[in-house]
Amino acid sequence: MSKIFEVSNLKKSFGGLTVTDNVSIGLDKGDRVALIGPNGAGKTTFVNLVTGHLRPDSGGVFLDDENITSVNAISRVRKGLVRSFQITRLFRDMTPEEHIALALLQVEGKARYIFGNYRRMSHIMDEIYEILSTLGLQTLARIKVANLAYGQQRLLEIALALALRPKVLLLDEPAAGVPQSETGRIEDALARLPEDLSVLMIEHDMDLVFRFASRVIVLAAGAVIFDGSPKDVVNNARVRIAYLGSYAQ
Ligand SMILES: Nc1ncnc2c1ncn2[C@@H]1O[C@H](COP(=O)(O)OP(=O)(O)OP(=O)(O)O)[C@@H](O)[C@H]1O
Repeated sequence: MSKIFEVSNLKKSFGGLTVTDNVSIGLDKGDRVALIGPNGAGKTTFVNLVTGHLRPDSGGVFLDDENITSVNAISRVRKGLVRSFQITRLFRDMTPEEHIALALLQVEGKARYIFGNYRRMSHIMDEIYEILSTLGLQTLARIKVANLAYGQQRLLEIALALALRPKVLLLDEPAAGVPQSETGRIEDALARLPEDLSVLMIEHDMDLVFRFASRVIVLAAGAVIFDGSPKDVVNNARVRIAYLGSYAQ
């Protein structure tokens, strides 16, 4: 079976510095993969190449067998390659229900119905509450974002990404900045993501990585130095040297 998502021999240099060094990875439907690496390993650059915010020097990005290397960032989202939103894009005076409604209506080309009318559209209401329940936000549906805890706002970012009906979801550090007391909620929510959705998560919190991912890819100095099971990653000598340090002991 072909991969739902694949990057092949991706290369990117800034001046003389190679930041993405011949990276090839693939995801099957339903895969739960974590991308890790030390600071400066090239994770952000890799994500920008994948989302279409940066052009590679060479190599390709493929979604569901289509070569999308030259496709712009917005069209990649429409095709199903979606990155979780950033909190800075949330509207503080709007509720989670309104955020998801707006995203769903936009996907359907019906954004003009946002001003209250969407509540009469049963398929939209059903999908809003299905998505909010997945993220454990259903009881907060009508509370303004300004009154949500930080971790709840981060969950809303993921909910918004789901509203764009992704095939492949890129999660950029979903637990970053979230207090320890709230990370359990993030973990529970990630465990409830749709089974057939493929997820690539970039994350520094190794506990979350090991609980979430069935596969771990390690990037160091722009190159993939490991692609395998979480069990094997801690025993891999190159990874220990490049990244894990004391965690592996
Ligand atoms: N636009 C740019 N021009 C020049 N160098 C860049 C540019 N973007 C990134 N770099 C360099 O590329 C390297 C990788 O950066 P990148 O931000 O992709 O790493 P990262 O793994 O995301 O790091 P971190 O986890 O610290 O955010 C760094 O040395 C960085 O200074």
